[in-house]
Amino acid sequence: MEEENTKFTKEDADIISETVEKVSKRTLTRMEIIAQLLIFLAAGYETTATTLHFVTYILSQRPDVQDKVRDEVNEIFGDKKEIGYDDVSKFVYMNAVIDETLRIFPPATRLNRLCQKETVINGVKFEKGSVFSVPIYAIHHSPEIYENPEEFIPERFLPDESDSRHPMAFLPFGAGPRNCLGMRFAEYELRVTLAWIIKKYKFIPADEKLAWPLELEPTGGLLKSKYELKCKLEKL
Ligand code: HEM
Repeated sequence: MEEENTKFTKEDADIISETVEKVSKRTLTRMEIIAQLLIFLAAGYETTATTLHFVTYILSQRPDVQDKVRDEVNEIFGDKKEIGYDDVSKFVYMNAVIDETLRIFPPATRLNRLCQKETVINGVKFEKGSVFSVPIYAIHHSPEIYENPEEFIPERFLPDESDSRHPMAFLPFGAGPRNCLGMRFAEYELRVTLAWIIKKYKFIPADEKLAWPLELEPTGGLLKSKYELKCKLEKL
């Protein structure tokens, strides 16, 4: 396609094009830039929004957890008008709440890997071209790894407990060289957004009560609740 070979000119070069040019001495074509931006939108929007959706619902159902998150936010945030990366990196309990949410509700429930060359693992031979499916949801809900896996227990992700767990026991962002490109951005975005909202509003349960564990949609795409997750907001 002619469009694919169109080089971005200096005038309309954006941040992605400029960065690639500096690093690789080559510019991206317009099509490549559009493809990258579409991937960012597709991979980055719904995943983060769904996670925030689950977190706010859980906080409305668990005022004890909500109060602890708010106390931590107020302690770190204080009266500041802005919240920066340094502030966000101080959150400990909020991190645990977000991680426990991503454990119970990982937006991507599985991921695949293609075997690039014949490989032997523990005496088992895998041919080139074999497809491996990593069952993220099943790992996150395994009672052998997480005691009472259906219970929401953020303390599992406080540093001491979390550090003693196998690194592959928690895979919401995948693993290895092709793990989620937007992981750090998503982590930051989730924490900053939650900090701003929880500082100003209280999450209250909506009138309808859903059974826990929540019923989920059997979907090939991202994990979703079968029923709308509602909560009310009260200004503090
Ligand atoms: C809570 C939010 C998010 C979750 C749970 C999530 C999860 C994932 C997972 C499981 C993968 C596959 C990783 C693997 O195969 O090992 C992935 C890949 C990817 N994600 Fe995310 N993601 C999130 C947010 C974002 C955001 C905000 C962006 C971009 C702004 C993004 C961009 C990408 C891209 C580009 C890939 C493909 C990486 C590659 O193939 O090399 N993600 N994500």
